[in-house]
Amino acid sequence: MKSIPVLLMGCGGVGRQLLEHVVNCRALHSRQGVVLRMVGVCDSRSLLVVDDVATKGMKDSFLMEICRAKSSGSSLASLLSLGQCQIFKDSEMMDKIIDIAGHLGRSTGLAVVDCSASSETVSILKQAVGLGCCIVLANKKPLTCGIEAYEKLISNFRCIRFESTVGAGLPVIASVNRVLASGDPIYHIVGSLSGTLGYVMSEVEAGKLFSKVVQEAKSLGFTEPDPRDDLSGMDVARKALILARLLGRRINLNDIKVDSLYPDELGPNSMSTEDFLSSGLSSVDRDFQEKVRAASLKGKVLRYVCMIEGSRCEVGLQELPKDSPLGRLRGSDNVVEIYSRCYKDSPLVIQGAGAGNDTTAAGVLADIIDLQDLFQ
Ligand SMILES: NC(=O)C1=CN([C@@H]2O[C@H](COP(=O)(O)OP(=O)(O)OC[C@H]3O[C@@H](n4cnc5c(N)ncnc54)[C@H](OP(=O)(O)O)[C@@H]3O)[C@@H](O)[C@H]2O)C=CC1
Ligand SMILES: N[C@@H](CC=O)C(=O)O
Repeated sequence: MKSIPVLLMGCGGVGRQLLEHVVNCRALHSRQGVVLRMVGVCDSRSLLVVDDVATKGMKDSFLMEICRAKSSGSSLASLLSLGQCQIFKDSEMMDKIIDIAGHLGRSTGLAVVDCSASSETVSILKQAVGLGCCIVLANKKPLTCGIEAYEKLISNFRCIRFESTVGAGLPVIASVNRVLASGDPIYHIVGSLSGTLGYVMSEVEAGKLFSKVVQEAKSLGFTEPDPRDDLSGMDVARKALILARLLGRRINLNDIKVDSLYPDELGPNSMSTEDFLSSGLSSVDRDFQEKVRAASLKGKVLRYVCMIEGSRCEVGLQELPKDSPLGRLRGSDNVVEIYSRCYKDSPLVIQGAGAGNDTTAAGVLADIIDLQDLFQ
């Protein structure tokens, strides 16, 4: 039986769902000859680690306790009384992760999985790569900071997976990689890559208020922790950057043209996420309803579109025919069209659920399992 030691960073919506999938897939993985050994789990404040990372893993009952504690708002520290783990807090936490990465990276191997929404994990991930670990990301931020950090993270391409960063569980990254690996040059990618914005557009078209559907998208697990990351277009811009960099473009986030759906005065420098959701957001309702109505009078719908072509990389709101591939999208579905030499007149199209904890965590789990040949 192959054993994959895993250290999880982030146990919010996606991280907890990943732990549940790991537990629920035990029998399946066992039939496939692979077992995931959870050696550590951390959130923004503390890290729980098994007492012997070389041989032990957290019991499934303990993983479920982590999910229960975190979804009820309790801290990881509250689980220490269950006696299965050691705890490391704040600055000790980073040092301990690096210590484990150093210990396991060159022996059993270790998959460091980033289900946080933080840019602070990039330093741990870079060091983990240097220490011979594999990394799996749902978090887009490490891949969308400076180009040097990106190049370090992908420097051992066999050891990194990041399928869930674009299109959640949809096989977008895998498809782009396969097309490129076959020598087929990709000329153009166009798509609707935000589950949140897709949901918002189609629900506002159906007559609901913008502010209400943004709240709904948040409670359905589609949005980023701060929904302004979605509404500003930055989350789509990060996805566009990940795709553009895969195509070999050495560009940065600020090279991408981005349209925001809310004015600057509602931004993170002016108000908290809570104030934005409870009062700021509703001030956009009228303006947005007007845009949707104006498009509808022309027989069109609004879609937030990502476009990569040559040196151009843009994301923004467009009025599109209702019966176009993007116009027909409903709810949180994403669609990506890839145009290359082989897929010239008829593009390679990937479509389906593009956000949500379940599908995202499933994508992360599939990525971890995909690394199994690198483990003993
Ligand atoms: N939801 C979706 O549909 C999709 C999400 N993703 C990505 O998945 C990631 C997770 O999203 P989601 O679960 O909704 O986010 P949440 O906000 O629910 O959870 C984030 C978790 O990360 C933890 N965290 C924050 N900073 C750090 C840090 N420095 N080190 C370790 N852990 C940290 C938080 O800790 P604490 O609990 O202490 O706050 C929390 O447990 C995001 O990057 C998102 O973009 C990708 C594709 C789709
Ligand atoms: N907030 C994102 C989640 C997936 O990346 C979205 O809405 O698409």
